[in-house]
Amino acid sequence: MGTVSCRQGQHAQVAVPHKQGGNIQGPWVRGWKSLWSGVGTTRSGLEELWRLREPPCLHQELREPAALLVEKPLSEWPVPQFITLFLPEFPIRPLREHQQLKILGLVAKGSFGTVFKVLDCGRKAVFAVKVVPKVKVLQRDILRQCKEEVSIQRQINHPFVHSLGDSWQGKRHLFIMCSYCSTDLYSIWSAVGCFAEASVRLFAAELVMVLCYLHDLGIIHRDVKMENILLDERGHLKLTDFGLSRHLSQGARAYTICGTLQYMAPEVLSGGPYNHAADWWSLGILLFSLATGKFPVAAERDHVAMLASVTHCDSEIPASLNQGLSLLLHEDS
Ligand SMILES: Nc1ncnc2c1ncn2[C@@H]1O[C@H](COP(=O)(O)OP(=O)(O)OP(=O)(O)O)[C@@H](O)[C@H]1O
Repeated sequence: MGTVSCRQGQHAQVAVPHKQGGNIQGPWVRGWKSLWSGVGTTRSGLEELWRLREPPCLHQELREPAALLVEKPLSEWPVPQFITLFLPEFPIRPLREHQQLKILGLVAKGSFGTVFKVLDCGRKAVFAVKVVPKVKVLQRDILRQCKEEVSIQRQINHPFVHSLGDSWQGKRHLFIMCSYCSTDLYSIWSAVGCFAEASVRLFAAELVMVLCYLHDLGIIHRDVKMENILLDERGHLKLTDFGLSRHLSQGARAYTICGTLQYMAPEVLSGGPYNHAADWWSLGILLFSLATGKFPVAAERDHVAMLASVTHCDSEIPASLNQGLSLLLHEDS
């Protein structure tokens, strides 16, 4: 059996103020402060910036002055191992003035990194940057996974996949930059309860296309869930977070138990062997939840299996999803 690298379902992680407003306290704040002490902002300055006594909501804009997302330049030679380990996926990028990134707010704290909304002052455009402490990567033995995340995202070019903008390393952190999306499927689902059938069909069609595309490239995502599906300004889906993804060639099997518990296929939970079909199971869970407003209980697993098999039909878009597709094409024309 492979190693256990399992992410808890975020719905159960009430201690992490993931996408909710409210108090930012306790261990989360300590983590947040230590991250910032590493990126060159003093704790007291940060406390002042964020007014921790009146905690801000997530996705909330920072009040002026905005902090800069910069680390000390890396100029040593020979290059220490703490840097070479992360090459070439995370190059050393001296930040020129026009490239400076201003932090506009905190988006979310994931299990590996903290995501910030930033303004690229040079390009005058807003992006999301995931900041991952190098020490955490090494302590948790996820170096290979981190590099794979970036190389997979660099390889992908699909309208419904969140592609990589840039990646680089500072002295103590790795940075992964993407375009910024203001909301994700989980936030909307939490607010509306469940979606109308036509919307579920449309979302299903978009996700089927994405999974077929990834699987044709030999990539298994392994963490398909609402939190990892962002929405662009036109309401189209963008699959993100390739942190658990890996290349799996035709006929190969994986054994690592990983993903998010509620979405894990039975064969993943039991330690494998499993293949790309595990992503279809997660999609089945996701569609069930979007349509019903709740996660399936054990007795409803047949429905999930049915949804998974309807969506999974050898890279062809199932007829039942055609309505969603035509809606999509009509909207785009
Ligand atoms: N480009 C973006 N725009 C807006 N929000 C984003 C963006 N990228 C990530 N997020 C938000 O940040 C959250 C955490 O990001 P991500 O999943 O990449 O981090 P992680 O450390 O791998 O966490 P997780 O525990 O969710 O797997 C996402 O669930 C999403 O809500």
